[in-house]
Amino acid sequence: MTPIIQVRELCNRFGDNVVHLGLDLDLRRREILGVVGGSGTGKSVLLRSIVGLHRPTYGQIRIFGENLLTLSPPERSKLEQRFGVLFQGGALFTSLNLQENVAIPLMEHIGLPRAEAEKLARVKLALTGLPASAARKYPSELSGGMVKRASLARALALDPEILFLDEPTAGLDPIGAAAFDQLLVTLRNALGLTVFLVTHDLDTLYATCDRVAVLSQQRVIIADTLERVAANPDPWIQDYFQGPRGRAASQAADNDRANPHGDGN
Ligand SMILES: Nc1ncnc2c1ncn2[C@@H]1O[C@H](COP(=O)(O)OP(=O)(O)OP(=O)(O)O)[C@@H](O)[C@H]1O
Repeated sequence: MTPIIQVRELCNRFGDNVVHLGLDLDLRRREILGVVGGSGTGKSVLLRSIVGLHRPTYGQIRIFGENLLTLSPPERSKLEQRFGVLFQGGALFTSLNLQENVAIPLMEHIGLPRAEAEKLARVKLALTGLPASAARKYPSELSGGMVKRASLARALALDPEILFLDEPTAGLDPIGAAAFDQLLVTLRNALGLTVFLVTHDLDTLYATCDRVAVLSQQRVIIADTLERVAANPDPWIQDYFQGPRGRAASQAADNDRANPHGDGN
């Protein structure tokens, strides 16, 4: 099956800083792909290149078979409606309540009148597990986990086929992070989403990802199942997956598989 996203020979350079050089990556339909790598290896730049917020120095990026870098502005805007992005920090407008925040893309991109857009926004907020009472609250009145859910609702506003997430569980407590991981898997299964997930969170990788891509040495050194990636002899991979946190996350995932309902039996 043709990958939904194909990145080929990507190069990104900022002055003397070569972040990507000959980077290749595929994203397959309906998978959750985790993207990991040391700090500064270019995970966010890769995400920004794919969603069109950063113009690469060189390379090809195909999304749904279309070459992102050669599309006209109207074609590109149409394509952009087929993916949703959740940035680090959520990036909600603090002066708008949640339903107004989620209604914005519905009014701007598909021209829904405000009342209709806010009604649909409330459905999207409910989809991410927020109570109806949250719709009229402002971001400052909510916990970090609720803000993440609201940001996810906004990313889902236009019924995207691909969801891009940059560190979605950063700043959440472990229980909030685990609930968010669960929500992500549920939404992927229910909506058939394809997910590109940049994360440092090993628990999230084990709980959600079908495949993991590792950025190192300016490219993707491996993109495969967690088991195969964790067994790769690369020193950074070994430090990351076989260090104390990696082993704890792997053990927790094994326990979850053995006892999926966590009822202690
Ligand atoms: N607009 C920019 N101008 C100059 N350099 C940039 C720009 N954006 C990113 N960089 C550089 O590109 C490199 C990769 O940055 P990026 O934010 O993608 O890393 P990352 O892997 O996401 O890191 P982290 O895990 O710490 O978030 C860094 O060295 C960063 O300083």
